Amino acid sequence: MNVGILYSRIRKDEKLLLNELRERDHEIEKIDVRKQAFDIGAVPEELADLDIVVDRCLATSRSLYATQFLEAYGIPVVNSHETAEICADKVKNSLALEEAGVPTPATKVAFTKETAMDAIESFGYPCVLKPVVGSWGRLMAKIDSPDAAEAILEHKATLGHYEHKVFYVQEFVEKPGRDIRVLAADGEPIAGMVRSSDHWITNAAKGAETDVFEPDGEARELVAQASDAVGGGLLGIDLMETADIPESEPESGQRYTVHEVNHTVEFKALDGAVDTDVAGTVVDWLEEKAAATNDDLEVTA
Ligand SMILES: Nc1ncnc2c1ncn2[C@@H]1O[C@H](COP(=O)(O)OP(=O)(O)OP(=O)(O)O)[C@@H](O)[C@H]1O
Repeated sequence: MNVGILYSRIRKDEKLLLNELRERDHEIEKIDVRKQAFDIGAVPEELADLDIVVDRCLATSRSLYATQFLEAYGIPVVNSHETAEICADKVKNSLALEEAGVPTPATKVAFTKETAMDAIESFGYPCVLKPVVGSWGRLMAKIDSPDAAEAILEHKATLGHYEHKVFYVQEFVEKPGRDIRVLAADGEPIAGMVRSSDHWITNAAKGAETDVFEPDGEARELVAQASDAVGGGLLGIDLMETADIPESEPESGQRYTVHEVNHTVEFKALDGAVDTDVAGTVVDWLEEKAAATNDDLEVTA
């Protein structure tokens, strides 16, 4: 297949992917998003013959626009623009999970300091305040007291970029010192890991330890549902374990809550944590995807 890799920096993740594609003799077009202009009316020559493009952009804004252009050109792209749009924004992400009936932490969104304070008080302490756009746990706050809440809201309202004036307030989940990342392709788990730390932000904490996570039946079901909820694709699905088994359904066995689905997922940490050949399985999926999309195109023609 002729595969485009849309990127701005070749990290270890992209290297793993490129090595695997080269080993299988696929043709590769590396598209540096910083050097490429996208014409609204004509497909750029270097993109015209691609069977599929993998979006590996670091910056969300570029990812969102570039996927839109590729779809307008009729070039299959993973992940799709729809998926990117939902996953890039924590509000859209939470709404999609809730709407699909996937257990997700209770969350409220407010647009002023006063209503944000009300939301915080309704959850009680501690609770969590997150930026609506961002990753690696940056600028997330665990709020332990009304004084801390006031100070953080004041800082955000006064000094923050406009995105920080959308206050995303979430219940604090009493997880067992770890969270779970499952890499999945269209809802089918490729590999999973737990990330443990003494810090409450377990995914990005310095010195966080990783170990293999084998999804059980319930986790597999939630991963499939969460993937569908955001439109599918190659996704990093983040779960936390929760002791909350609903009183009304003591037999339901609910043990997980899905706090987020990520669309330009890093897999180098997973590759190191599990025995599965992560890049190999991703490329298997890409090959299937490219073949299926090209069959569809032929049928349509
Ligand atoms: N509501 C919560 N209660 C308790 N811990 C939480 C909560 N939300 C997030 N965390 C912890 O913080 C970590 C980062 O949260 P989250 O994934 O929302 O941030 P992020 O910046 O989007 O990270 P990523 O780079 O994985 O996308 C989680 O992995 C988890 O350990």
